[in-house]
Amino acid sequence: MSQNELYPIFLKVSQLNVLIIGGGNVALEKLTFLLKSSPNAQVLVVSKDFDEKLIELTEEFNVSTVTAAYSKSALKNKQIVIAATNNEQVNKQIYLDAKSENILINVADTPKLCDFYLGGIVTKGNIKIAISTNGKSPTLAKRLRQFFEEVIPDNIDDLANNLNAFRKTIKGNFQEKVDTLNDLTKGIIEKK
Ligand SMILES: C[C@@]1(CC(=O)O)C2=NC(=C\c3[nH]c(c(CCC(=O)O)c3CC(=O)O)Cc3[nH]c(c(CC(=O)O)c3CCC(=O)O)/C=C3\N/C(=C\2)[C@@H](CCC(=O)O)[C@]3(C)CC(=O)O)/[C@H]1CCC(=O)O
Ligand SMILES: NC(=O)c1ccc[n+]([C@@H]2O[C@H](COP(=O)([O-])OP(=O)(O)OC[C@H]3O[C@@H](n4cnc5c(N)ncnc54)[C@H](O)[C@@H]3O)[C@@H](O)[C@H]2O)c1
Repeated sequence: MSQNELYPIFLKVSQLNVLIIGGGNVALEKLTFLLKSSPNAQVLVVSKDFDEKLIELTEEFNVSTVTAAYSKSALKNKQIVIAATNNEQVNKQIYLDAKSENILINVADTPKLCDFYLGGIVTKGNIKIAISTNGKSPTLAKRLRQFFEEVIPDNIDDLANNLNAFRKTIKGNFQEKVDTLNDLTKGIIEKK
């Protein structure tokens, strides 16, 4: 069985500069899911023109837009770039420019031109689960996301908050705290 070797990290996109190039369907999908997970993400969208729904989204969130064709200067001060134009040559150029500047790049829907993939994301309060199929099937990533959204109870966040509060009340050194917390929560994974 081949293994997914991607390493997931949870980025504070409210304190990073994200650039999306393109203002069509694909840009809309990527921006929708980025903002669903991270409503305070700092995003700039540069495109020759914009889908009406994308404009609505930018007005609702902290997203700026610039109407322009892509040029390398758009990469200035950006840490993460998503290329979503309908021009393969332009997407390839964005990829090469981003690599030359050491900026993380995702050419939407084009695995071979991605440093990272966007995933299916489930958020329940403080709890977040990110799902990747290693690029094998975005449809499956979506279905798994919907499945976990359904089966994970909304009040899982209460458990996280209660454990956080309880941790502060436990006396002892680090190892004693770890032991107490593990003891308390072992029922979660014990088979009945
Ligand atoms: C998870 C999600 C996140 C997001 O977009 O934020 C996401 N794609 C989503 C939906 C989706 N995208 C597409 C369909 C149509 C059905 C289909 O073709 O399967 C559907 C399903 C639908 O819309 O129903 C088209 C598509 N996408 C990619 C390819 C190329 C290829 O597969 O080779 C093609 C074919 C293009 C073509 O035909 O040319 C590639 C990628 N899409 C990824 C992410 C990365 C892999 C994630 C992973 O590891 O699983 C990766 C590799 C790169 C990237 O873009 O980051 C989001 C679901 C969000 C949610 O619902 O929660
Ligand atoms: N729509 C889909 O569901 C889908 C699925 C799989 C793959 N794709 C592919 O993904 C790409 C994007 O698709 P889409 O549906 O978003 O296209 P689209 O036509 O809706 O949007 C393309 C956007 O790119 C912008 N653009 C074009 N050239 C530009 C440039 N030089 N600088 C800045 N912006 C530029 C356009 O102004 C437009 O806003 C296409 O290559 C398409 O074949 C689309």
